[in-house]
Amino acid sequence: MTKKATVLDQPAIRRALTRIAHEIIERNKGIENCVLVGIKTRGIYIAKRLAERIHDIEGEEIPVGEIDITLYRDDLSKKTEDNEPEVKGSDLPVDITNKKVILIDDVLFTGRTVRAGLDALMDLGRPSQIQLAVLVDRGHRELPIRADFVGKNIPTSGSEKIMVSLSEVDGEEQVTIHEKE
Ligand SMILES: O=P(O)(O)OC[C@H]1O[C@H](OP(=O)(O)OP(=O)(O)O)[C@H](O)[C@@H]1O
Ligand SMILES: O=c1cc[nH]c(=O)[nH]1
Repeated sequence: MTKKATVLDQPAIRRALTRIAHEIIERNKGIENCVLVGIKTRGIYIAKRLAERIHDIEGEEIPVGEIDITLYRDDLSKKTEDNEPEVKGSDLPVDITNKKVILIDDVLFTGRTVRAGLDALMDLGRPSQIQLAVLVDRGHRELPIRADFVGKNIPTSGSEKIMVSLSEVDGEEQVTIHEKE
């Protein structure tokens, strides 16, 4: 995998997440009845950061949960019905029934991970609403799914890959675009 460019650096990621935190508060007229749910590794850390920002802005705690979705497919160019993303587990701090759930992931690509996340949330309760926040939307949707809050839209070709590095997981902070080989 050859690195082509850095599309977000540490200050840009910080600003994007601060903006999304403000947008979540504005859209929901505060954070009453809102719950953040991060998807597996990096979505969880983004959700935690957003909760911190929201606390700084509103002075109130917002519950943060997580769901773990595994992509069985190991080759994004060879997707079949048999290797759809599957939910491995979840850890939600509150009952999401009648709550506004903001689902959070690092990258939105085909939309299949989010679809699995929506299924998981529906199995766990009956949210009054589900919204979606992503750090990067790289296009190429295969399902009618769109994000309500986007850090940055990065148009990509099918042969490229977006890699999100966060300090909590990767020891560095950047979003890079790579050419798959
Ligand atoms: O819209 P989709 O086509 O479902 O792609 C988006 C998903 O792909 C990435 O996960 P990845 O499979 O790279 O796993 P990782 O984040 O754990 O590395 C990313 O974190 C999203 O969850
Ligand atoms: O480019 C991509 C596609 C899916 N998931 C990622 O993290 N990057």
